Amino acid sequence: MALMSLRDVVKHYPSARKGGGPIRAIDGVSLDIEAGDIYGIIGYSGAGKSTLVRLINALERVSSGSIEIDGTDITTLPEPKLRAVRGGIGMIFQQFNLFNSRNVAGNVAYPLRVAKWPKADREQRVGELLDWVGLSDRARNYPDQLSGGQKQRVGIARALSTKPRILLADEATSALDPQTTEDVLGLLRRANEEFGVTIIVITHEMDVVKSICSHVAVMEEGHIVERGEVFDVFSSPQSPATRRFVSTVVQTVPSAQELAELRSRHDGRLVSVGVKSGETNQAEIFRRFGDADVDVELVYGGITEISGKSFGQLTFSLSGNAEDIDRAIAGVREIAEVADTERLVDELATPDKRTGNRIGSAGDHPPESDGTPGMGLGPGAL
Ligand SMILES: Nc1ncnc2c1ncn2[C@@H]1O[C@H](COP(=O)(O)OP(=O)(O)OP(=O)(O)O)[C@@H](O)[C@H]1O
Repeated sequence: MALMSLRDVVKHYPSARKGGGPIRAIDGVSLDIEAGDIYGIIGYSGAGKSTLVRLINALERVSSGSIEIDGTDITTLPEPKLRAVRGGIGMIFQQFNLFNSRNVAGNVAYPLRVAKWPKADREQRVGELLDWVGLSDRARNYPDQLSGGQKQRVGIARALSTKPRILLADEATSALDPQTTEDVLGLLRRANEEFGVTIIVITHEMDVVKSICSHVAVMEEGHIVERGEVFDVFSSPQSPATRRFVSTVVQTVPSAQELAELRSRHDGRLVSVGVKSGETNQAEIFRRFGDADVDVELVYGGITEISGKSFGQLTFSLSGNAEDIDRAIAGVREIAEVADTERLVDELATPDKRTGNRIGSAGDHPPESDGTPGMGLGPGAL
């Protein structure tokens, strides 16, 4: 049985406009999260992520549907019992939400006080956790004496203090620089491995998903449009939204500008072929193109590794008789995914229809790559 199960969850709010229909912030979400998962929930601004967080930690009630945690439907629990449920879910936030009037030790001890742990046990637990997050020497400092990364370490120690089974990380690294983000994500990974805590990562950054998540669900307009193991979703994204998210961290198809350069240098039809380690026989792809009697040239390629497995796209320029090219593509399609390169590039360049943004929220910093993805072999490299 899944540790957390959402079934047909709907949350609507009254419209801000007089006479307007309700806003369906969450519109029929079903999701199973297994114990031990690091589950990423990613979406553009307005997709419904924050609303989902408030429903999962029972700060708001669903309009319909159910949310079961460990077999208990929290949507029907009375308030006093909900407090116990909330105690089993640690939260970390984008803006850390530390008490500025309490020092580091006081912040970490706070949930233990609320849970009425005896003083000696509290002190021991705080000591253990500060040691674990590497801030033992900062116990008496106040939050405004700490860097953002240190504040988030305190946030993580506080969230783990009562030994919750679930940790909900709401845009926990969005205010941090890339190096500090890596450190904080490393700490979350360790929490998962060492304490077995199940982590739900709410984010608009695909880098975060790529770095630590085992599973991911992509949200758009209150729905989950795609979900699965991170490797599967990254290597075969099905929806345009997912393709655009994946393209922020993995450049396996050329950019619009690179495509224009490719077009100026190659007359042939451009197709991109998906390849996956253990599944695609690259030699067979070349053989099938060759058998169809077309001239084939590899003009662009990007291969990326995730979860110890690699995937990518190889872009070919195919020249010759149109019928032979169609036959060549049909042959390769039997063993791999083949897409028209121009269509893929157009799709990635299409702005998000609601926000006009290419990716992320208004005011987000631009998507950054961690420098490792793909080989991004641009035109001219091959
Ligand atoms: N309390 C509320 N009252 C009315 N509408 C709301 C309320 N909370 C959220 N919404 C609407 O629900 C939709 C989803 O909002 P939500 O904040 O959950 O999205 P999000 O994915 O978290 O976006 P962001 O990343 O910008 O925070 C939006 O259209 C939003 O305007």
